[in-house]
Amino acid sequence: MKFWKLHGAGNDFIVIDDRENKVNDYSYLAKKVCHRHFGVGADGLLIIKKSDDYDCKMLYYNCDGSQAKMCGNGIRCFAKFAYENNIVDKENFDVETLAGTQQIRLNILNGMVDSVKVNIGKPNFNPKHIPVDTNKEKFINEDIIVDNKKINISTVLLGVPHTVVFVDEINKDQVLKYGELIEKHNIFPQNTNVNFVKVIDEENIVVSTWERGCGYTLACGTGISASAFIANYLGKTSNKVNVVSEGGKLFIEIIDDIVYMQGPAVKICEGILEGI
Ligand SMILES: N[C@@H](CCC[C@H](N)C(=O)O)C(=O)O
Repeated sequence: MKFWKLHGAGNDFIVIDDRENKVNDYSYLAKKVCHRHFGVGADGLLIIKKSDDYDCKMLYYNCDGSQAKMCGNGIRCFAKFAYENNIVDKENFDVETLAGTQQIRLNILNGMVDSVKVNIGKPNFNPKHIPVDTNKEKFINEDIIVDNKKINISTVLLGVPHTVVFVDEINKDQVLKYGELIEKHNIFPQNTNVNFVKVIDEENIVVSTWERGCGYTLACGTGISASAFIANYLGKTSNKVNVVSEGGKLFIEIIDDIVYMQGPAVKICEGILEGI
């Protein structure tokens, strides 16, 4: 089976076209091909499927084999693969995901997809939907205890669950240690992605993410979007924010509570997966 490997701000993916339903276990395939030593190596696997109602459908699996409903950096790479392989022939199209329909707008340069803008919808504050185990109506600006330390967090659902921790400085050791502890804290029955956010000024933030299902990644698209949304919601930033992560930059705009994410999609290589 043919594959492409791409990255979006350093968050890397294997993309396959399985509209003919040839693969029967995507979880197994994700673990196998995403392995950094025994596979191609990636943070996740993206699969193109046929959609009854939209231009195409995206499925996503983390490198540990768990399925997630949405992937922000992934959908930009997915859109580049779909357009450059003539699976869709439009510059604006709709992708069905398990988190709802995502509207894609491609920026084309010399016939190739250079960057992609995605309407990833409105963040959902409802703890039952995120889910967060609490009686509160929202879980914003709340203290939790992690390893005997009080940590202030805010959590929303933006396709997948995202928790934001504002910090004075980004410290990778802290992201690795507290990221995993917060991810698996018992108030999160389905775990959470964890974003450590430094606000530089009204229009610039830095985000470092610990991801559910893959650990530390160089960037997380839905995480960066949720971070920009919460920073704006709490009055720390404006509705247009440049976001820097270790692997690259994204631009986030919030209009009427809808989050628009814009960023790169870069092809690394292509090849054939044997024995699939
Ligand atoms: N890297 C992604 C998010 C992927 C899903 C996440 N790890 C989860 O399991 O919730 C992004 O760019 O949004």
